[in-house]
Amino acid sequence: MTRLEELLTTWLPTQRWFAGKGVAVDALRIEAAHVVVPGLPGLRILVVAVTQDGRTDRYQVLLGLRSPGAVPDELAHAVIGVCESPAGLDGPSTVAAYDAAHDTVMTAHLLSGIAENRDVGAVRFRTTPGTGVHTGLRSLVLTGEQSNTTLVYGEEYVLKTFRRLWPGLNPDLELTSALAGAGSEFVARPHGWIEVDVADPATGRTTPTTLAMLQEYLRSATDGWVLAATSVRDLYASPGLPPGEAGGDFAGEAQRLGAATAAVHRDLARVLPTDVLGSEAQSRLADAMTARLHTAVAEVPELAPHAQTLYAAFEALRDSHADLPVQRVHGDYHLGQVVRTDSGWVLLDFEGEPAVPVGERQKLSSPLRDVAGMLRSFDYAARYQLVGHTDDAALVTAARAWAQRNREAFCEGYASGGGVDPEKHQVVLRAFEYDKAVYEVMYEARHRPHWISIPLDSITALTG
Ligand SMILES: Nc1ncnc2c1ncn2[C@@H]1O[C@H](COP(=O)(O)OP(=O)(O)O)[C@@H](O)[C@H]1O
Ligand SMILES: O=P(O)(O)O[C@H]1O[C@H](CO)[C@@H](O[C@H]2O[C@H](CO)[C@@H](O)[C@H](O)[C@H]2O)[C@H](O)[C@H]1O
Repeated sequence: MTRLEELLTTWLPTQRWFAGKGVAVDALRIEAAHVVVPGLPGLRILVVAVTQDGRTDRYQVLLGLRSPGAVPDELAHAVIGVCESPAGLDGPSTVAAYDAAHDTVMTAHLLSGIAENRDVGAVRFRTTPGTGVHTGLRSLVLTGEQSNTTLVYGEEYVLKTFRRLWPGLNPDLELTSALAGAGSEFVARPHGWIEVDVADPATGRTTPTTLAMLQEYLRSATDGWVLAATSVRDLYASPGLPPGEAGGDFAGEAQRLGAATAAVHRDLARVLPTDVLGSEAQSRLADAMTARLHTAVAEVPELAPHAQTLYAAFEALRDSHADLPVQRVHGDYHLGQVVRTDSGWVLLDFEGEPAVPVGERQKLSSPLRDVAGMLRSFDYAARYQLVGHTDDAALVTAARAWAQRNREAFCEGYASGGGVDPEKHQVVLRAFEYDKAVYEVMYEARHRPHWISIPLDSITALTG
């Protein structure tokens, strides 16, 4: 009879949020199966350890269990398979296992657990102090290019369930709570979280680990990426016009986004630790960028012709002795992480790079790293509609002009909003932009190979 582990070995690599795509799964172990709803239909929160190519990553699976033949049609698409019943379950010898994120009956328990500050076995559901949580709302899974899985409850809350688990407090919860506590108008209010203790292989200790975060749902939100892409499309449809004169100019929004980013950085620096990077620490930063480039060149040989210029930019950072002010930052900043609401820009997803251990992501960094991330995103927005049309000189010129105009507007907004003037820190900014582009090359190679030309073409343009 099929075991659940076998089903998961086939199913996990097909999920958008699975980080180890394209690499064979050597072993899969269910480290913990927390019973949230006993019986059938039932809900387990699984912590699954997946070993690939010598390294082990952990994932969260919200596992629904129903009697085979009792799976409603609307859940058919979420079925993982039929397997032997897990230990401790009274009833049939086999069960249908499915992704419970899609089961509104099961997800209702997650919301009510948070509202009632419940402890269910080892799983702790918590309401953010000072807020209340309404229950009885139906959830819907957001579809999109996500690293995690987000549920929207009614029009009130989003519950972000973290898929790749790293032991520790998730920076998304940590920073969003800190900013909300500081009175920032640029984040969605946190309402609660779910956590469980997970053993940390690095320290041998168990650590409270965030499984999910509940936040205010921003009804009027439009994704920054969608807005920017619409502006680019308008420009492409207006041959010969400069971006400022084509309909849908984005520069005003880019300027306001720069100002919002500076305000968030200011608040983070006010309520969380800050420091200044001395030359040794700066040298380690350059080492880390160089090491990442090394890995990327081995994985994507098309990077090799540009490697010398990229290495030189990281060396320039090492030699700059800039006494870099550092603080907590967003860490994976791009247009898909910001939404425009009717009252202005709101920043989301302070998780940092999901593939990096939490301890690393909590390290202080230069706010210019976020600035570089957003500048790279303007470049992406300008280029992605060119994929397959890079021989159209007029479109390529328009793309460049759009990215340049919005880059300048964002930097101007950032500086006038109280941040440093990014244009006055070229060496540092360039190193961060190159480092992000290198990261993107690896990200696209692993997740969206049809888009790898976007960061590769930018690197070609940036390095001349
Ligand atoms: N509080 C919110 N209100 C409205 N939409 C949201 C909210 N949080 C997230 N979203 C939507 O969900 C998308 C993915 O959320 P995000 O936190 O970036 O997840 P991931 O880490 O998986 O990328 C966002 O781009 C946004 O469109
Ligand atoms: O939002 P996530 O935390 O999942 O971030 C990851 O995925 C992003 C893509 O969805 C990726 O961003 C890259 O593509 C964006 C367009 O889709 C572009 O705006 C960004 O500039 C580019 O980096 C991000 O790097 C990755 O960590």
